[in-house]
This record gives sequence, C-alpha cells and structure tokens, in this order.
Amino acid sequence: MNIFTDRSEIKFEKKSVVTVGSFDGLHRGHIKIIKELISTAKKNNGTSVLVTFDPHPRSVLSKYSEVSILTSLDEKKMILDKLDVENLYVIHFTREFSQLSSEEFIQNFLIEKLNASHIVIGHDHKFGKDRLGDENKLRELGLKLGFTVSSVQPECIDDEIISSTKIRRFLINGELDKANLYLDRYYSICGIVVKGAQRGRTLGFPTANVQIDDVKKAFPKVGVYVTRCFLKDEVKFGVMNIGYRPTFENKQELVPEVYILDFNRDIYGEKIRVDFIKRLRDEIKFNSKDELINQIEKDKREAEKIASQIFN
Ligand SMILES: Cc1cc2nc3c(=O)[nH]c(=O)nc-3n(C[C@H](O)[C@H](O)[C@H](O)COP(=O)(O)O)c2cc1C
Ligand SMILES: Nc1ncnc2c1ncn2[C@@H]1O[C@H](COP(=O)(O)OP(=O)(O)O)[C@@H](O)[C@H]1O
Repeated sequence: MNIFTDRSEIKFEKKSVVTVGSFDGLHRGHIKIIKELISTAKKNNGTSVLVTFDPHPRSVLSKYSEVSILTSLDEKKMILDKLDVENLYVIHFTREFSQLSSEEFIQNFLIEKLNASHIVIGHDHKFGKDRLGDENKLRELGLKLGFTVSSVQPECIDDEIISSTKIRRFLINGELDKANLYLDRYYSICGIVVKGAQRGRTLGFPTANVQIDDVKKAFPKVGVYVTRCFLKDEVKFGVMNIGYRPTFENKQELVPEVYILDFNRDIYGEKIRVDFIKRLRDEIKFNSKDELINQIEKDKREAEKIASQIFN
C-alpha cells in the first residue's frame, strides 16, 4: 500500500475511487465500505484511495479531552494493507482544516491531488465545516466537479447497526465478545515492554508491563483477559491483567501487564502487540500473596484451555 500525507507533493495521473472517513476501529461496517471501494476501483480501471484523518477529528474538536480511540494510525496502516487498499492518504487534522467547506475539501484534495472520479461513502457520512455536507450535497457537487457517488448501506448484526461508539461501550462494559464480533477481529493494543516493580518474578509470574503507543487508545474494562501476544518473531498466548493491583498498591495507576505462557526471556524495550481473546474475571483485592498466586495459577490453566479450544 502506498502511504501519502497532505504534505506529500502528489497529483494522481490515474483516475481514483476514493472513500473518506475516520474509520476508527475498522470494523465490519468499515470493511463493507472498503470492499465496495476496491471493487468499484477495479470496475472503473482506477486506483483505490482511502482518505483518513490523524489525529481523530473528535479528539481535536471535542470539548472533552477523554475521547478514546480504537485504532491508532499504525494499526490502521497494517489492517488496510491486509485489506488490499492501494493508497492511504492521511490528512493531519487541525481546527483550521475543519473550517474548510465541503466544496473546498473536495476540490482541493479529492479532485486536485487524488484525481477522484468516484466517491464511496457510508450511509451517514457527513463532511466539511460543521459536517454540513451529506450524500445529496455530494451528488450535487459531483455533477459540478465531475465525479459520481455511491453510498453503502449499514452493516448490521441482529438488526443493530455496527458503530465505533458501540464497540467502545462494549469494551468499557467488559463485553469483549461483542466488541470482537463487531470488529471482525480481536481488539488489540500495541506498545513497548517497560520495567515495573520487579514483583512479578517473585510471585512466579513475571509480567511484561506494556506502555501503550497511543495515549488515547481505549482500554478494555479492568480485569483479567486471555490474550495472544505478538513479539518480534514469536506469537504466544498469555494472561493479561489490566488494573491497579489492589493487593499491593494504593496508586490509581492503570497498568496493562501480561504473563506470557511457555516463555522465559528478557523483553524489556521490545515491541509487543496484545490481542484480547476472552475476558476471564474482575480484578480482586486479595488478603494475601498466596491467594493471588493461586488465582493466577487458575487463570493460567483457564487461558490454556480456552486458547486450545479456539485455535486447535
Ligand atoms: C493473570 C494475572 C492476574 C492478576 N490478577 C490480579 C488481581 O486480581 N489482583 C491484583 O491485585 N493483582 C493482580 N495481578 C497483578 C499482580 O499483582 C502483578 O502482576 C504483580 O503485582 C507484579 O507487578 P510488576 O510486574 O510491576 O512487578 C494479576 C496479574 C496477572 C498476570
Ligand atoms: N513468561 C513471561 N511473561 C512475561 N514476561 C517475562 C516472562 N519471562 C520473562 N519475562 C521478562 O520478565 C519481565 C517481567 O518481570 P517482572 O518481575 O514482572 O518485572 P517488572 O515489574 O519489571 O514487569 C518482562 O518484562 C520480561 O522482560
């Protein structure tokens, strides 16, 4: 996949088929739009372009600073590449950019730079200043500026429209299975393994503490999870605790830490991706270290059982 930004000096020669959006989560609904994008580009002998914004527009425009994000830009790049999108065009989203009218946005970016001949949008897509541009406005502009438009009907599960907002809510409520179902993959976090209190090894369960790449990333609800961990050259199952370690600490610092199964290596400073497969339980304040150790032993056995059921 070719990756461009709004700073790249580009002018597409070939006609393109374009879709535009935040695509946070890249869930089943987004995937439906992307499939339509790719098949239309093939039909039209054009190249497919997905235009997205970074940072997420809501985190720039919202009065509330606690907006959480499901997919970082790096994760989006990886997923879009797998989906065979030919070009990704990333616009650095600022307040100033948000003031462009829908017509200015389409003319300056989609027509002049990307040579768009067709635009694919989701059912509720809004664009331009104050989100005033909708499908009708886009079709009107298409007649004037020379492009066609198609819109994709929403993807549903049990009559519920799939959305990033619902997925965020499922994660926060501990409904991981539903979040994963809506995403059509396992929810994941990426980061670097950092040093903790060096206590894990004394419990018999060393845990890789993950410092997340994207501070805005949504965390699943506090608790213990079966995970799949991607290291540089290895994929391993693990049990992750996302929590405050109330048995030992009074601090209110939320730490994601994973005990990797069948593994014994120093991985401080290494990159790790953790996929969340199943939620096992809430975090507990134990009365003793031994009770905690017994429970982690049980979590480990449960994780081994679940991993072998799902992946064998
Ligand atoms: C599978 C698993 C489950 C855990 N569950 C709890 C828990 O219920 N309560 C708790 O206080 N700490 C829990 N922990 C966190 C341990 O207390 C933590 O791993 C330990 O304090 C080590 O911290 P360190 O890596 O900073 O040395 C859990 C850890 C793992 C790996
Ligand atoms: N099975 C394992 N799972 C996770 N980390 C492991 C494992 N075996 C060795 N390690 C290493 O041990 C470190 C964790 O040990 P721990 O005593 O919990 O220290 P810390 O408090 O710094 O996390 C990890 O960051 C990793 O480098």
